[in-house]
Amino acid sequence: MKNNESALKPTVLWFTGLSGSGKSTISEKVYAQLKDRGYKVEHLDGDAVREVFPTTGFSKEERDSHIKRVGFVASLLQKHGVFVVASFISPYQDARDFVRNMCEDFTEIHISTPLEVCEQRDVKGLYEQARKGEIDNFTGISDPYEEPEDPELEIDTTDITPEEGVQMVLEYLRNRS
Ligand SMILES: Nc1ncnc2c1ncn2[C@@H]1O[C@H](COP(=O)(O)OS(=O)(=O)O)[C@@H](OP(=O)(O)O)[C@H]1O
Ligand SMILES: Nc1ncnc2c1ncn2[C@@H]1O[C@H](COP(=O)(O)OP(=O)(O)O)[C@@H](O)[C@H]1O
Repeated sequence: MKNNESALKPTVLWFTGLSGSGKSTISEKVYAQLKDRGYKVEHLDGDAVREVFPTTGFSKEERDSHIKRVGFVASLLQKHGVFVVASFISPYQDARDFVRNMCEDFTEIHISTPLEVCEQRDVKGLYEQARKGEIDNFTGISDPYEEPEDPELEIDTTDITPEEGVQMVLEYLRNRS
Protein backbone atom coordinates (compact mmCIF):
# COMPACT_ATOMS: atom_id res chain seq x y z
CA MET A 1 0.00 0.00 0.00
CA LYS A 2 1.05 3.61 -0.58
CA ASN A 3 3.66 5.11 1.77
CA ASN A 4 4.00 1.75 3.55
CA GLU A 5 0.78 2.49 5.46
CA SER A 6 -0.72 -0.58 7.06
CA ALA A 7 -3.59 -2.15 5.17
CA LEU A 8 -7.03 -0.69 5.71
CA LYS A 9 -9.81 -3.14 6.50
CA PRO A 10 -12.51 -3.19 3.82
CA THR A 11 -15.87 -1.90 4.95
CA VAL A 12 -19.10 -0.55 3.52
CA LEU A 13 -18.70 3.22 3.75
CA TRP A 14 -22.33 4.31 3.83
CA PHE A 15 -22.76 8.05 3.19
CA THR A 16 -26.17 9.35 4.24
CA GLY A 17 -27.45 12.92 4.21
CA LEU A 18 -29.66 15.46 2.50
CA SER A 19 -29.50 16.23 -1.21
CA GLY A 20 -26.64 18.69 -1.71
CA SER A 21 -24.99 17.83 1.60
CA GLY A 22 -21.82 16.62 -0.16
CA LYS A 23 -22.25 12.83 -0.25
CA SER A 24 -21.32 12.41 -3.93
CA THR A 25 -18.46 14.92 -3.86
CA ILE A 26 -16.73 13.33 -0.86
CA SER A 27 -17.53 9.73 -1.72
CA GLU A 28 -16.18 10.05 -5.28
CA LYS A 29 -12.90 11.37 -3.90
CA VAL A 30 -12.71 8.64 -1.23
CA TYR A 31 -13.33 6.08 -3.99
CA ALA A 32 -10.49 7.56 -6.08
CA GLN A 33 -8.11 7.62 -3.09
CA LEU A 34 -8.77 3.98 -2.21
CA LYS A 35 -8.40 2.89 -5.84
CA ASP A 36 -5.17 4.85 -6.14
CA ARG A 37 -3.86 3.02 -3.06
CA GLY A 38 -4.49 -0.32 -4.76
CA TYR A 39 -7.65 -1.42 -2.95
CA LYS A 40 -10.53 -3.23 -4.63
CA VAL A 41 -13.34 -0.69 -4.40
CA GLU A 42 -16.81 -0.12 -5.87
CA HIS A 43 -18.97 2.99 -5.79
CA LEU A 44 -22.77 2.78 -5.55
CA ASP A 45 -24.55 6.14 -5.87
CA GLY A 46 -28.26 6.93 -5.64
CA ASP A 47 -28.49 8.85 -8.90
CA ALA A 48 -26.51 6.20 -10.82
CA VAL A 49 -28.61 3.30 -9.51
CA ARG A 50 -31.81 5.23 -10.19
CA GLU A 51 -30.70 5.86 -13.78
CA VAL A 52 -30.60 2.08 -14.29
CA PHE A 53 -33.95 1.59 -12.49
CA PRO A 54 -35.89 4.76 -13.40
CA THR A 55 -39.22 3.51 -12.09
CA THR A 56 -38.02 3.64 -8.48
CA GLY A 57 -39.92 6.47 -6.80
CA PHE A 58 -39.54 8.31 -3.50
CA SER A 59 -42.28 6.90 -1.26
CA LYS A 60 -41.01 5.30 1.97
CA GLU A 61 -41.74 1.84 0.55
CA GLU A 62 -39.83 2.50 -2.68
CA ARG A 63 -36.88 4.13 -0.92
CA ASP A 64 -36.71 1.25 1.58
CA SER A 65 -36.71 -1.45 -1.14
CA HIS A 66 -34.08 0.47 -3.12
CA ILE A 67 -31.84 0.85 -0.05
CA LYS A 68 -32.23 -2.77 1.01
CA ARG A 69 -31.38 -4.00 -2.52
CA VAL A 70 -28.25 -1.89 -2.86
CA GLY A 71 -27.32 -2.71 0.73
CA PHE A 72 -27.52 -6.41 -0.10
CA VAL A 73 -25.18 -5.95 -3.06
CA ALA A 74 -22.83 -3.88 -0.88
CA SER A 75 -22.76 -6.61 1.77
CA LEU A 76 -21.80 -9.27 -0.81
CA LEU A 77 -19.01 -7.14 -2.27
CA GLN A 78 -17.60 -6.35 1.18
CA LYS A 79 -17.74 -10.01 2.18
CA HIS A 80 -15.39 -10.67 -0.73
CA GLY A 81 -12.87 -8.07 0.40
CA VAL A 82 -14.07 -5.11 -1.64
CA PHE A 83 -14.38 -1.62 -0.17
CA VAL A 84 -17.84 -0.26 -0.96
CA VAL A 85 -18.46 3.45 -1.13
CA ALA A 86 -22.23 3.96 -1.06
CA SER A 87 -23.91 7.37 -1.29
CA PHE A 88 -27.65 7.46 -0.80
CA ILE A 89 -29.91 9.93 1.00
CA SER A 90 -31.27 6.84 2.82
CA PRO A 91 -33.48 8.95 5.09
CA TYR A 92 -34.92 6.18 7.28
CA GLN A 93 -33.15 4.75 10.30
CA ASP A 94 -34.82 1.34 10.02
CA ALA A 95 -33.61 0.81 6.43
CA ARG A 96 -30.08 1.93 7.34
CA ASP A 97 -30.11 -0.45 10.33
CA PHE A 98 -31.32 -3.25 8.06
CA VAL A 99 -28.25 -2.71 5.86
CA ARG A 100 -25.95 -2.39 8.88
CA ASN A 101 -27.15 -5.73 10.22
CA MET A 102 -26.69 -7.40 6.84
CA CYS A 103 -23.08 -6.22 6.42
CA GLU A 104 -20.12 -7.87 8.13
CA ASP A 105 -18.45 -4.46 8.34
CA PHE A 106 -20.47 -1.26 8.08
CA THR A 107 -19.40 2.35 8.57
CA GLU A 108 -22.18 4.91 8.66
CA ILE A 109 -21.03 8.40 7.69
CA HIS A 110 -23.58 11.12 8.29
CA ILE A 111 -22.96 14.09 6.02
CA SER A 112 -24.75 16.42 8.39
CA THR A 113 -24.67 19.67 6.40
CA PRO A 114 -27.81 21.57 7.53
CA LEU A 115 -30.83 21.94 5.28
CA GLU A 116 -30.35 25.74 4.97
CA VAL A 117 -26.86 25.23 3.50
CA CYS A 118 -27.99 22.44 1.16
CA GLU A 119 -30.89 24.59 0.02
CA GLN A 120 -28.66 27.58 -0.57
CA ARG A 121 -26.29 25.43 -2.66
CA ASP A 122 -29.24 23.96 -4.58
CA VAL A 123 -26.79 22.17 -6.89
CA LYS A 124 -29.52 20.74 -9.13
CA GLY A 125 -32.25 23.36 -8.63
CA LEU A 126 -34.40 20.71 -6.95
CA TYR A 127 -35.00 22.61 -3.69
CA GLU A 128 -36.46 25.54 -5.62
CA GLN A 129 -38.77 23.16 -7.48
CA ALA A 130 -39.71 21.40 -4.23
CA ARG A 131 -40.54 24.72 -2.53
CA LYS A 132 -42.80 25.57 -5.47
CA GLY A 133 -44.53 22.21 -4.98
CA GLU A 134 -43.27 20.87 -8.30
CA ILE A 135 -41.62 17.78 -6.71
CA ASP A 136 -43.43 15.57 -4.21
CA ASN A 137 -41.85 13.80 -1.26
CA PHE A 138 -38.71 15.91 -1.38
CA THR A 139 -36.38 15.03 1.51
CA GLY A 140 -36.09 17.88 4.01
CA ILE A 141 -38.98 19.85 2.47
CA SER A 142 -41.98 17.58 2.14
CA ASP A 143 -40.49 14.28 3.31
CA PRO A 144 -38.56 13.35 6.46
CA TYR A 145 -34.87 12.83 7.04
CA GLU A 146 -34.21 10.80 10.18
CA GLU A 147 -30.82 11.79 11.56
CA PRO A 148 -28.55 8.78 12.24
CA GLU A 149 -28.71 7.79 15.91
CA ASP A 150 -25.14 6.56 16.29
CA PRO A 151 -23.04 7.06 13.14
CA GLU A 152 -19.36 6.09 13.10
CA LEU A 153 -18.55 9.48 11.62
CA GLU A 154 -20.30 12.81 11.17
CA ILE A 155 -19.13 15.44 8.71
CA ASP A 156 -20.71 18.88 8.32
CA THR A 157 -19.38 20.31 5.06
CA THR A 158 -20.55 23.89 5.68
CA ASP A 159 -17.12 25.30 6.48
CA ILE A 160 -14.68 22.71 5.18
CA THR A 161 -13.29 21.80 1.78
CA PRO A 162 -14.14 18.48 0.10
CA GLU A 163 -10.50 17.43 0.61
CA GLU A 164 -10.81 18.01 4.35
CA GLY A 165 -13.91 15.83 4.36
CA VAL A 166 -12.00 13.09 2.53
CA GLN A 167 -9.16 13.30 5.06
CA MET A 168 -11.64 12.81 7.92
CA VAL A 169 -12.83 9.58 6.31
CA LEU A 170 -9.31 8.29 5.61
CA GLU A 171 -8.19 9.16 9.14
CA TYR A 172 -11.15 7.26 10.54
CA LEU A 173 -10.19 4.21 8.43
CA ARG A 174 -6.55 4.40 9.53
CA ASN A 175 -7.43 4.73 13.22
CA ARG A 176 -9.76 1.76 13.27
CA SER A 177 -7.37 -0.55 11.35
N1 LIG B 1 -38.31 13.63 -3.95
C1 LIG B 1 -36.98 13.52 -3.92
N2 LIG B 1 -36.34 13.45 -2.72
C2 LIG B 1 -35.00 13.35 -2.69
N3 LIG B 1 -34.20 13.30 -3.79
C3 LIG B 1 -34.79 13.36 -5.00
C4 LIG B 1 -36.20 13.48 -5.12
N4 LIG B 1 -36.51 13.53 -6.44
C5 LIG B 1 -35.37 13.42 -7.12
N5 LIG B 1 -34.32 13.31 -6.27
C6 LIG B 1 -32.92 13.07 -6.70
O1 LIG B 1 -32.65 11.72 -6.32
C7 LIG B 1 -31.42 11.62 -5.62
C8 LIG B 1 -31.57 10.77 -4.35
O2 LIG B 1 -31.59 9.42 -4.66
P1 LIG B 1 -31.27 8.35 -3.53
O3 LIG B 1 -31.38 7.03 -4.18
O4 LIG B 1 -29.98 8.69 -2.87
O5 LIG B 1 -32.48 8.58 -2.50
S1 LIG B 1 -32.99 7.57 -1.36
O6 LIG B 1 -31.81 7.02 -0.68
O7 LIG B 1 -33.79 6.52 -1.98
O8 LIG B 1 -33.80 8.38 -0.44
C9 LIG B 1 -31.03 13.02 -5.21
O9 LIG B 1 -29.65 13.09 -5.46
P2 LIG B 1 -28.60 13.75 -4.46
O10 LIG B 1 -28.79 15.21 -4.63
O11 LIG B 1 -27.27 13.28 -4.99
O12 LIG B 1 -28.84 13.28 -3.05
C10 LIG B 1 -31.86 13.95 -6.09
O13 LIG B 1 -31.09 14.40 -7.16
N1 LIG C 1 -16.61 20.20 2.09
C1 LIG C 1 -17.43 19.90 1.07
N2 LIG C 1 -17.70 18.60 0.82
C2 LIG C 1 -18.54 18.26 -0.19
N3 LIG C 1 -19.15 19.15 -1.01
C3 LIG C 1 -18.91 20.46 -0.80
C4 LIG C 1 -18.06 20.90 0.26
N4 LIG C 1 -18.00 22.24 0.25
C5 LIG C 1 -18.79 22.63 -0.77
N5 LIG C 1 -19.34 21.57 -1.41
C6 LIG C 1 -20.24 21.65 -2.58
O1 LIG C 1 -21.53 21.17 -2.18
C7 LIG C 1 -22.15 20.47 -3.26
C8 LIG C 1 -22.50 19.08 -2.79
O2 LIG C 1 -23.16 18.41 -3.83
P1 LIG C 1 -23.18 16.82 -3.95
O3 LIG C 1 -21.85 16.25 -3.61
O4 LIG C 1 -23.78 16.49 -5.26
O5 LIG C 1 -24.19 16.45 -2.75
P2 LIG C 1 -25.12 15.17 -2.58
O6 LIG C 1 -24.46 14.03 -3.30
O7 LIG C 1 -25.20 14.97 -1.10
O8 LIG C 1 -26.43 15.54 -3.19
C9 LIG C 1 -21.16 20.49 -4.43
O9 LIG C 1 -21.46 21.56 -5.29
C10 LIG C 1 -19.82 20.74 -3.73
O10 LIG C 1 -18.89 21.39 -4.56
